[in-house]
Amino acid sequence: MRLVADKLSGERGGELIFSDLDFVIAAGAALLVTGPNGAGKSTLLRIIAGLLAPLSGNVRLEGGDGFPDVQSACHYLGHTNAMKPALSVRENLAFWQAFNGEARQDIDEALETVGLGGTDHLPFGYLSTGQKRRISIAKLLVSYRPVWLLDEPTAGLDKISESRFAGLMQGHLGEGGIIVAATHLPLGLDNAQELAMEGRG
Ligand SMILES: Nc1ncnc2c1ncn2[C@@H]1O[C@H](COP(=O)(O)OP(=O)(O)OP(=O)(O)O)[C@@H](O)[C@H]1O
Repeated sequence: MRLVADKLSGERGGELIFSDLDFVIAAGAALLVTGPNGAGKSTLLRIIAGLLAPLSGNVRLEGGDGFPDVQSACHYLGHTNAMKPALSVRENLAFWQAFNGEARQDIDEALETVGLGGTDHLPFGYLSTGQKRRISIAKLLVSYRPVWLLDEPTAGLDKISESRFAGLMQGHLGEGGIIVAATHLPLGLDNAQELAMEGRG
């Protein structure tokens, strides 16, 4: 399996944000997307996820057996957590597990993995910023998807959670998964490639 971008260009509001990006990410590899605010890191992730159309070029998954396209193969962890604040942690994760399919860890196991066992009954909106992020990380664990698209995944995480998440990412790569992460912070991934987006100054 590999994720391939060919001459990918992106725009927002009619303005060109980046052009002619090429990359190839092999199974088991990570690409760190870096660059200043507004450089287009989130825009790139949203295009890969199929949430925005590219202006030109394309991104495709080759050899993603069982996953016909990038969109169905990826977990997208955006800036916002995509959880309903009034629903419990369990209800939110159950929704995402049913929506994404390919059930993997059960909800209690995923909560233990992110160090939040026993919070399942709490409304998501009661949790702290870092706890909310950790529940969103649990979403990556309750369904299997080979490509993880992560937008500032460690924002708000404490040190222990940061290194626990680094371990989860290494585990995903070790199983042949792919990670594309937009980040201003080191993520603790060895041997990640970097795509430095320049921005417009
Ligand atoms: N919906 C939109 N309409 C118009 N312009 C937008 C829209 N969303 C983002 N932009 C612009 O697109 C550019 C790229 O934004 P993007 O969020 O991709 O940057 P980023 O590299 O992720 O930044 P940050 O490091 O601040 O998260 C910015 O100039 C932003 O103002």
